[in-house]
Amino acid sequence: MTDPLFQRIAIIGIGLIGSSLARAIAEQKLAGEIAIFDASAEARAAAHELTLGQVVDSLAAAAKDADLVILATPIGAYADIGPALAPHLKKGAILTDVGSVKQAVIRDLGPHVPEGVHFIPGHPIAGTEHSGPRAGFADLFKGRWAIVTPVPGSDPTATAKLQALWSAVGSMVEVMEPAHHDQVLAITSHLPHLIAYTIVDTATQLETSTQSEVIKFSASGFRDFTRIAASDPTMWRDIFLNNREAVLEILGRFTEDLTAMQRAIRWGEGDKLFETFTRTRAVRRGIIDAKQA
Ligand SMILES: NC(=O)c1ccc[n+]([C@@H]2O[C@H](COP(=O)([O-])OP(=O)(O)OC[C@H]3O[C@@H](n4cnc5c(N)ncnc54)[C@H](O)[C@@H]3O)[C@@H](O)[C@H]2O)c1
Ligand SMILES: O=C(O)C(=O)C[C@]1(C(=O)O)C=C[C@@H](O)C=C1
Repeated sequence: MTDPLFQRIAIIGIGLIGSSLARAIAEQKLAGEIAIFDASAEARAAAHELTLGQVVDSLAAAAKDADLVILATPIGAYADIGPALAPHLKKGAILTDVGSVKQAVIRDLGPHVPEGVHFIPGHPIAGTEHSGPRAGFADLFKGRWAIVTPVPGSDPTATAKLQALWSAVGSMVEVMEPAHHDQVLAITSHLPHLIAYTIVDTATQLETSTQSEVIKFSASGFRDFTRIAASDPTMWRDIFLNNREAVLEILGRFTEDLTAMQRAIRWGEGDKLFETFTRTRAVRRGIIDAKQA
């Protein structure tokens, strides 16, 4: 039997992403042991019941002897976790995370990372609107991208080992600059969530009679938005607070384009509407073709 990729992996935060990773790591036999810590006693109890790994009751106990530590909490928690975790990291260990924003993570965690620990942030582009340890599943990362954002001085061997972990759980891996990651995700993930949260909120603020009809007659267009707008409020508050510049930049562009559409409708510019919708239809077909290729 070959040795697992890591002897001991510690997962901090055993929600949707942490528990999916625990399941995938166990399924692919990538760790000798998996240690789990979560700040919530309820999540710890669920992780224990689901036999996701060895559940411990402190950050220190999880990090002890771990050769890979994965942060999978909302990114707003990192500022507290960094200094509390740092003294317990083993020399030579890799510290990574799955947070949806990368520059802020590097800002918050970087200064606490001790000499001799390899800090290599990451982000799986895979998820659902559900949260918590019971929502996770081992196949979540299959066929999805995982982005790895090494920092200056990151050890290439450690980076390759982290890439190997993501590949082993079924992901396609891309190495990216943290600033570029934040710009790309602002348009592909953060802005769509902001639009979904806003449209659902607008609908729920309509008069009571219209509101019930929104629910009753909601066709798939609105329903798709409600799925996205059901995503975890803590996680998404933290994303918008921590990717402020990139989101505001793309929101400015989007607002201009929306105003142009408003104008086209007002002035009956059918050609403009038709041309725009034709271009966007091609984008959707391109995404589907890329998936099937
Ligand atoms: N949900 C998604 O679609 C998705 C996709 C990719 C990346 N992410 C990122 O993954 C991270 C986790 O998201 P999730 O969807 O798994 O969230 P989740 O709410 O399902 O789980 C987060 C867990 O972290 C725990 N936690 C919070 N503060 C903690 C602390 N200080 N110490 C230890 N545990 C703590 C919570 O109790 C919870 O169990 C976030 O940073 C998010 O940006 C989420
Ligand atoms: O599929 C979903 O429900 C998601 O929202 C997943 C999604 C995304 O926007 O694509 C959400 C946040 C992430 O950081 C990565 C993936």
